[in-house]
Amino acid sequence: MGKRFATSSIPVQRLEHTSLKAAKEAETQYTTYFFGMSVEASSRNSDNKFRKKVKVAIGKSKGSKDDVGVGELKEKSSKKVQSSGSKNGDTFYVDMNKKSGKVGVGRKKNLKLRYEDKEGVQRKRNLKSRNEDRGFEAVIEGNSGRKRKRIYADIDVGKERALGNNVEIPDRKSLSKRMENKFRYDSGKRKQTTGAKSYEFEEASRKDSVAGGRTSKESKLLDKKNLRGKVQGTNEVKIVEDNGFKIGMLRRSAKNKYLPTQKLDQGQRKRVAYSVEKSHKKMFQGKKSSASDIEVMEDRPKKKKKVIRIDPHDFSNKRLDDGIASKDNSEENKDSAEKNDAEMSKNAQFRAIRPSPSILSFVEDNFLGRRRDVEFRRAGYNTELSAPLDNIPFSTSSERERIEVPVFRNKLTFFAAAKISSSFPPPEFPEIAFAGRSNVGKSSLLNALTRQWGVVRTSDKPGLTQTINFFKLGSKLHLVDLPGYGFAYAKEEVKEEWEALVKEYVSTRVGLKRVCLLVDTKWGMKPRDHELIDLMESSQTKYQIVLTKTDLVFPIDVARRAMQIEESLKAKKSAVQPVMMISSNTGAGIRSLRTALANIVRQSFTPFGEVISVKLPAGKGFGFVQFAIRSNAEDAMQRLNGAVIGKQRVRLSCGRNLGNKQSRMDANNQ
Ligand SMILES: Nc1nc2c(ncn2[C@@H]2O[C@H](COP(=O)(O)OP(=O)(O)OP(=O)(O)O)[C@@H](O)[C@H]2O)c(=O)[nH]1
Ligand SMILES: [Mg+2]
Repeated sequence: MGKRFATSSIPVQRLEHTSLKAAKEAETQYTTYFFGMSVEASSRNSDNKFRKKVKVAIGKSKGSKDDVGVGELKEKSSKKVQSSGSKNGDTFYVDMNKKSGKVGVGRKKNLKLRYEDKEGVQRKRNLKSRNEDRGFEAVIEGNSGRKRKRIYADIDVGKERALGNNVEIPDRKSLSKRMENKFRYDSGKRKQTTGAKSYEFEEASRKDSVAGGRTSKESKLLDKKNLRGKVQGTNEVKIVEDNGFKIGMLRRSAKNKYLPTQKLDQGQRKRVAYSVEKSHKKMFQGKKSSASDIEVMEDRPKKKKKVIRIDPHDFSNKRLDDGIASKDNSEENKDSAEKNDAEMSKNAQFRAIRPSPSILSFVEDNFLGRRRDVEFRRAGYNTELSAPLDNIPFSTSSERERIEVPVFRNKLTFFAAAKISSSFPPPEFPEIAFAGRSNVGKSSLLNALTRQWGVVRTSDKPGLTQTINFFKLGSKLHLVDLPGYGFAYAKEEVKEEWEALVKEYVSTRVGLKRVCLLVDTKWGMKPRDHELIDLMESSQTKYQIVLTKTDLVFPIDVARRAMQIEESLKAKKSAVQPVMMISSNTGAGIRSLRTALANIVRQSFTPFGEVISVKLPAGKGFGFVQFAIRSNAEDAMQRLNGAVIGKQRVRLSCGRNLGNKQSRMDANNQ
């Protein structure tokens, strides 16, 4: 998640500048501080007229633990920003740089503002701020004549800045956008676009901009309103940089001269006082060069209109159910779509896939696909943890006891690594191997399945796992982490060796019950995956496709990918359906995969008939196998008694479940 804080600002109080010298320079006496994600300072003249507006971003600076990015501020602002304080940085002073107009604010605890009041008395204000989950909160204390103000960062800026008369000032951003665009509008009809080569600023008296009799807030509001209404609706755009040095009048030069408007009276025109500059920096640059009051603005390149092409096949931004809803519609177009199939790009073909309802419901039930944090939270996930969560908040390795499939509760221990086939350990237990391209998430999946993070090493650098690593899952299963093939930070010949080793392993290994072939959901199957599939087909190794990193694509695309792969594997004999979908990151789908893999253990019994359940409690020397038909159980007993499963010789005896007992009792009673 990026920054959690939305921009918020509120006029808090006016403070006099610390540096008198600089204050003189800038003829500034009062500063209004706005707190929130960004800090704004609006300098006002002694007559309390709006002069200039400064915006300083305060956010989480990169790599900083603090919520208020003092480092960032220091960097951005010039030396004149004063900050001092104890080493742990609890106390920092806030000051304003007169030249850049920037405000320095530091640390999250007890921010202090130093200032002089009107009488020249040195004063301090404490600003308390703390970061909450929802955003940045600032509390201004000791505000004379005012109550404490709390600012929550997620409050809409536009609303926050509503001024008198119950009229809201438009959002700052949209306002500046409008300012940017205003040159393109002409005569309120918006027929002509700019085309103006240059703009002139004419010097004018600052007094002109004063809206007589109005409070500064009102006039500020009016200014903005005028800006919205009049600027767009008249031929003349008057730009006033009302900083006490100059007021500029913008004119269209040469051919397309703006004509003075008839609609605006003199006073109104003068009140169209706002900066054209998008960045405040530029505004101050303008101020610096105020000696030459005529400024020529550079040509602005015409912005090209963005043409949004709507792909009829693309509904990736839509919700999953939209996809289902559009199914009927899409069927009408099916024939024509099929005709165009050949011409369609791979991408379009992918987007044309209509996943089956079972896949769609699997995606929904398992919470697969990229989702908003809030959705995860509502579903009981803890999004703060990078580890798999399986719907259980705050899961840690110690919580593996909560794993619903007993076999995966066992301790995962590394016991062998092999670079050559001769060093493979003897096949004691049934083995499940994890194969796939480099960086697809094989090692991460092992951790996620067993909830034992760190047992298997993972890395974002492809090619971390370079040997076949064998892990024991208690005394039940072997989990085998294979080196990835394809792209990896390794020499070609080394990679070829790995690939040969993997191929040898999957095609010859005794006791290998299943290969989970991991495929990145985003990219799908690649030629090397097909190569391995062909090999496993020829060696009759059972394999199952597992789509990984589903958290990185839209739910609908997860479903499409699964559908695509299921279709392509229909004819394959050794492929185990269905395609599984997981995210080791969020834990989505891991539970289903555990269940699917646990079923491998029961495979020893399936030749005798339909198995309803297999229970192999961890740490106990026995388990239960429930058959659908009693004769199957008896058959299994006869034939399997004394056989070796895994490393152990099994003894089987017949048991009855409660249901059977009850029905017998009922039968006897009758
Ligand atoms: N977003 C996301 N990232 C994942 C997921 N699973 C793994 N990753 C990341 O993908 C990167 C590679 O993961 P590994 O488990 O080391 O991949 P690998 O397949 O073992 O890679 P090699 O050992 O190089 O073959 C790591 O940075 C993981 O954090 C997932 O489900 N979602
Ligand atoms: Mg690995």
